[in-house]
Amino acid sequence: MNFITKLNAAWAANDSLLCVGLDPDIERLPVQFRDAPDGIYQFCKEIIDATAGLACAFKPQIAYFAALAAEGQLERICAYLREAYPHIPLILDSKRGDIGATAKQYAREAYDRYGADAVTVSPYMGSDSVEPYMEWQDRGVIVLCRTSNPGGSDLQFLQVDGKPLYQHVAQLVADKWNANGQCALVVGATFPEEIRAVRDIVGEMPLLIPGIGAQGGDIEATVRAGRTTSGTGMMINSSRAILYAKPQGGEDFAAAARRVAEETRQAINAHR
Ligand SMILES: O=c1ccn([C@@H]2O[C@H](COP(=O)(O)O)[C@@H](O)[C@H]2O)c(=O)[nH]1
Repeated sequence: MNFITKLNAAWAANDSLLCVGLDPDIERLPVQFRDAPDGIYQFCKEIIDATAGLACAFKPQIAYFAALAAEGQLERICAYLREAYPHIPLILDSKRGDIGATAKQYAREAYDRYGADAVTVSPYMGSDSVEPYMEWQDRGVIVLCRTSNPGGSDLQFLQVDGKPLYQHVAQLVADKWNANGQCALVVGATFPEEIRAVRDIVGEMPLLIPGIGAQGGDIEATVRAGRTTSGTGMMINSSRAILYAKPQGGEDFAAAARRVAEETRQAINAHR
């Protein structure tokens, strides 16, 4: 099953547009995981098990693993996701971008080493830097377009031929790079007007939308701007707000994560 088909099935199966981000910051993990040799794996596994029924995708961010030389634990997490929850897309967030020969190695890393269904890539180096990913025709290529951070405006808002650069990226992906129907775009929930502009350019193409939760993006405005005619079209990511949810009453960290994931899924669904 290719990435887009799998995503469509996951949206329907879990009635969810919520992507659960796996950003395990060692300093914020519950104390029992911090010194354990496979503590990152164990923490993520508990989060995955607690939220799998509520998610349309999981998105590990590679930096949290690479910084601690914990790629082996990321491999185990990806293997666990593929085995236990094969119907939920696995998105590797690595935002790579390089010349074609090197990009091919990054594609192998994402798709072969980690077995990801999709990977985030930077468009900055142009077509030949993205083409190697397309060789894996059943996998997704998620291109940075209008990122959620304030500094994204430095370049993405530059006016080029009368429109902002991020709109050129959206147009290029829709018109050329998506020939095989395997592309998606990253657009931040912190910029709903730009989500709407991108949606108008790309039709039904899926959008990966980080920026709700810890970054404060408005869920209602995001969903209204980004939904497709079928009320889907989005993977709305939340990482820290779920991973480090404050337990209430007798809850443990995983129950708290599940509660916040469920609240977030419901808040999204209220506006589809
Ligand atoms: O524009 C972008 C692109 C990627 N991200 C990534 O998404 C998550 C957001 O985490 P939160 O804790 O929910 O803020 C993180 O992995 C980022 O690297 C993004 O935030 N914005």
